Amino acid sequence: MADLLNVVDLDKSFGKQQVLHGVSFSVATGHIVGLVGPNGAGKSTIMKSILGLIPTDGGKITIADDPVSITSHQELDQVGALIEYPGIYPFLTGKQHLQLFANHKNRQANIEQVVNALGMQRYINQRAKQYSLGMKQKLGIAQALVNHPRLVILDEPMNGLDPQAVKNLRDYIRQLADEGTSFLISSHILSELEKLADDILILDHGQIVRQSSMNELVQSGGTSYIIRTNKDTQAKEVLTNAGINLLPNQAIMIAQERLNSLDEVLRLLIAANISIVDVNKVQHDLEESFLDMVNADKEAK
Ligand SMILES: Nc1ncnc2c1ncn2[C@@H]1O[C@H](COP(=O)(O)OP(=O)(O)OP(=O)(O)O)[C@@H](O)[C@H]1O
Repeated sequence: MADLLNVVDLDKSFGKQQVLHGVSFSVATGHIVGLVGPNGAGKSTIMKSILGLIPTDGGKITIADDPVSITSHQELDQVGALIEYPGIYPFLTGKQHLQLFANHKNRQANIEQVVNALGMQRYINQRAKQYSLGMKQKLGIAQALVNHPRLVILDEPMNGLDPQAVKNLRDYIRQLADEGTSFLISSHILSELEKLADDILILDHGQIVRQSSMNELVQSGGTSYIIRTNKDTQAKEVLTNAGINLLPNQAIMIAQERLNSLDEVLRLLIAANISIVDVNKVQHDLEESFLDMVNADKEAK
């Protein structure tokens, strides 16, 4: 499928602090891409760069093959976005906000559709000053979606939403993606995007540390082996020298995806005169896998 958004070698510094280091990825038409990383990893900075809100130091961003930057943003009329906090006018109703944002074409129908999809009917005619945090968040998301843009960029959209609202939003995003809309959605919680994203980008310290399909991540990243021996330090050395990648852990820990066969590992240890005391297969949940990847990246620095 053709890529709608392309980001190539994006660099960005704030003063002396470099926060993005050669970030490259793409978002295919009709795909939902999750951008996940701990606080301060650079998620919002990537999104603001794509939206031409901040100048970048290097790299190239294109939407539908046309370049986007702080001085060139023609393509952005095909983009809907919610970055950080929604801009809300307290004395306008939710509906008046959407009327301000909605294009004239299919205006009423589009407003009605997004209000129903996000379950906002009950309070859409109330002034926004009476809205709770979650209600304001939903209004911000509705503003980003109301014109059915080709690309939607949402920064931590689930923040403050109750479980029903999260489900409504997930279902609606999936429906729009099936109709051809592309999404880039950030979160600092990987499992929040598990049921939603087709592809996942894991960002740490301004670098993409993993890029894969969600299915691949769920299937592969989740299983590892922990091996205990009578000489763990020596065993780690033997395995590392043989090119086997160990996960950062006091014990000897190997991700299943990085392993051709467990036999090979055990043979290497026995050949080095090391006794194997125990082998344990561990199923991590997605959040643990995410923390492993982020911690591995930290150790490598
Ligand atoms: N306007 C700015 N001036 C200086 N530093 C900034 C600015 N905006 C962001 N930063 C720094 O850039 C880094 C990345 O910030 P960013 O907001 O992109 O992270 P994030 O991944 O979105 O984090 P969070 O999950 O907390 O929202 C942080 O170290 C932050 O302090």
